Amino acid sequence: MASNVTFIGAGNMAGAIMAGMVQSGYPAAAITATATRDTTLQPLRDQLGINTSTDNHAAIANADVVVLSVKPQGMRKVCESLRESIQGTRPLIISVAAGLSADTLEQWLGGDLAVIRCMPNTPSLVGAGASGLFANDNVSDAQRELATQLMESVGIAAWVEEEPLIDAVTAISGSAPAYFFLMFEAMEDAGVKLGLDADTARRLAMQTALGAATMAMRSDKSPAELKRNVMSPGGTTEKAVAHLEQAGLRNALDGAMQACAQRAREMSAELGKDD
Ligand SMILES: NC(=O)C1=CN([C@@H]2O[C@H](COP(=O)(O)OP(=O)(O)OC[C@H]3O[C@@H](n4cnc5c(N)ncnc54)[C@H](O)[C@@H]3O)[C@@H](O)[C@H]2O)C=CC1
Ligand SMILES: O=C(O)[C@@H]1CCC=N1
Repeated sequence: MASNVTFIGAGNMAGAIMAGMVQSGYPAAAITATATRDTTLQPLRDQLGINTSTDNHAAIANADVVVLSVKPQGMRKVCESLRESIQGTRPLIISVAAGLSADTLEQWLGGDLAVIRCMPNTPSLVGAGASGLFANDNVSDAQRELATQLMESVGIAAWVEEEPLIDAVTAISGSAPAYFFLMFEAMEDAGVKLGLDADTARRLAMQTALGAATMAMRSDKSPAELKRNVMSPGGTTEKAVAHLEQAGLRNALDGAMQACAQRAREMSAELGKDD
């Protein structure tokens, strides 16, 4: 029988994971989601057929897994309010929050709990998510396996054995869909400047990204080699790639990912401190 999974905080990220789970065949009856207002929950009931509640305590009563998916800034209040119920039933805790350590979450929830930190991304919505996972010492092998199954139902999952690497995962996949969406915006604008209509420019840019990613994932060749294969000597791509290199694309991505991981560390210091 499928494990009962309750999502506390049915926003963008939890909504994407739940939709991906249902599409992949996870029984909707085993999924429960909560939010502060029922207006947030109604579309999830209507579209996914999952259980919903505005009562966090009632929603976790039969949960094998509790996924904490509120904003990091609201997490302490939510954890402390759930402490008694969680200590009573001791479900596996999975947090998707950026910048909140497993120790901090465990402490807010009353201690001695199996806590997994998961850094997913929103393409989980379409079964193409990329998640990183870290387990504290209380997590059993069976619970690791369960978390792997849940996240692999919506994409790929990679375990890290050092918790700070979750910040690196945030930089390379958690936040990273936004880098590509930014590229789509920029490519569409540039395509329009070159005379294409906006819709055609957008569709061609997105399909090209999908094609490049699919091809790279299926190929034995490195991205560098695949890139060279597009670059005919003296041709058009050579000019475009040289421009991207001169304009500092590598440096820009390096800086963006460093800034992302740094912000996760800052959030950890800001939100995790005792006061
Ligand atoms: N959006 C993204 O791409 C990603 C987000 N995350 C993490 O996911 C978490 C949620 O982010 P989003 O989904 O973007 O935020 P969001 O604002 O869309 O969702 C948060 C949800 O929590 C609900 N909520 C707030 N207080 C609550 C309470 N006391 N009880 C029950 N529900 C409550 C809100 O109604 C809202 O629906 C964050 O911790 C973030 O770090 C992680 C990876 C990617
Ligand atoms: O921007 C954020 O803080 C969250 C975490 C990763 C993606 N969105």
